[in-house]
Amino acid sequence: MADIIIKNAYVLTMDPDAGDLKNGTVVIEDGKITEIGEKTKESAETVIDAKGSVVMPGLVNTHTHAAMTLFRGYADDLQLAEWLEKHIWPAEAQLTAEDVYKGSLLACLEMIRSGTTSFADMYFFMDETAKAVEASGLRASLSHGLIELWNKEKGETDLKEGKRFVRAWQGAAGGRIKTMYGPHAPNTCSDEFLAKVKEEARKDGAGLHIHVLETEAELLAMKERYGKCSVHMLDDIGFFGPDVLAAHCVWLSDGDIEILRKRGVNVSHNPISNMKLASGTAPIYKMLERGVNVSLGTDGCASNNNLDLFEEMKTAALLHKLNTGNPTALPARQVLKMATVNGAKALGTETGMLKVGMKADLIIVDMKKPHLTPCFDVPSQLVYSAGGSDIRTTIVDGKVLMDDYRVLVMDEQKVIEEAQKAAEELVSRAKA
Ligand SMILES: O=c1[nH]cnc2c1ncn2[C@@H]1O[C@H](CO)[C@@H](O)[C@H]1O
Ligand SMILES: [Zn+2]
Repeated sequence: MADIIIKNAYVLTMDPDAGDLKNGTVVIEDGKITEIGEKTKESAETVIDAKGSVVMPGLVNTHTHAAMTLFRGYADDLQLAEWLEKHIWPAEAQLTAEDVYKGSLLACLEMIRSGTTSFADMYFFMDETAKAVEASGLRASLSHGLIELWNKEKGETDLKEGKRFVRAWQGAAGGRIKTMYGPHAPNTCSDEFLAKVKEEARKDGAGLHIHVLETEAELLAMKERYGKCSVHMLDDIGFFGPDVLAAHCVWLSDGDIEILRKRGVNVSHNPISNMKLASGTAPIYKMLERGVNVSLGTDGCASNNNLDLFEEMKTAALLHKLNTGNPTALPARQVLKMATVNGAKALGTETGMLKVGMKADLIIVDMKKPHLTPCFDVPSQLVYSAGGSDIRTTIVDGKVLMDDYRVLVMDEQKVIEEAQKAAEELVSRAKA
């Protein structure tokens, strides 16, 4: 007997070999997809009638700082350097472990509600984010943020904590948690330090999550310091490989794109954060054309201001049509692939597609809504008309986290109230 059967659904598999099923069935057993077809002979404890809905792979958010939900709307409409140095970092100096737990749990709740089933995070007090991931049932690749700032002692302390975290949580929560090293950026960490972090990551078989060329200011600072940009510096110290997740990648030359492609680096595109902080437009069309693995991320809620990947998909599609002057750039299906298949590849998880043998991370989108009617093309509808609040059911690792808009894994009101209170207290400490 299977665990879950989803029937009567439009099945958007994202599997190029299988295509879509207009009226299909997905069978889940032991956390995996065991059958996809028109009908099944199986029976299951839980049978979900998904008539009028789309079942598709859960979305993958490849760059966020989950606990920053506490800073949602706290410091808007500012320059990145001022935003980070004058507002966010002083407030972060007041963060406690408990704050991070509450903020991370709020983030997990928001992601479950908006159809994200796994995410890559870089922050502090990461044990707390890991506990929130464990409790919420989501899947995540987590890293402790290492911000050396040319201070050897701080570098060592951060790296030690990063390593402890990597080792403590690798493979935890039944394999749902993976750990990575999280050196913050090439303009906040020295080349020497970054090389050391790479070396440690290699020893531990862990990936690396880093911000790269988010701003022009970073590009100019790198040219001044090293006589070359971040991508060339990182390449020269042997940092790059398929184990690297590089967020933003806005200020790239054609040569940089070629390096990222050659090294198999995974890029996380965060269009809303880049637009909000006016960081610039990443050359995503070119990267995709040349075969770079580009996925989508929201960045933290202080620069977005939510974790809704549906908004991110639409924004990515629109931004690159405008930027290239080409309305055929980034069509809906390609953007969906970025948010599913490419994201899963970036995190090295067996998810992102509905395919027999893959992990059962999937979402059911309620299409019986005024703004989703009529429906001529499902991918178009998902990217251009749908939003995170159209998700009715979220399943991760074969476990139902939200059933028909009811979140089963946490007390939703309590999570909201506690996060609200923690955020207010945190901000008043920061302003004191
Ligand atoms: O867009 C961004 N660019 C640079 N740093 C950021 C951004 N968003 C968040 N952080 C910062 O990264 C650190 C986590 O390791 C935190 O200090 C967080 O505020
Ligand atoms: Zn970030």
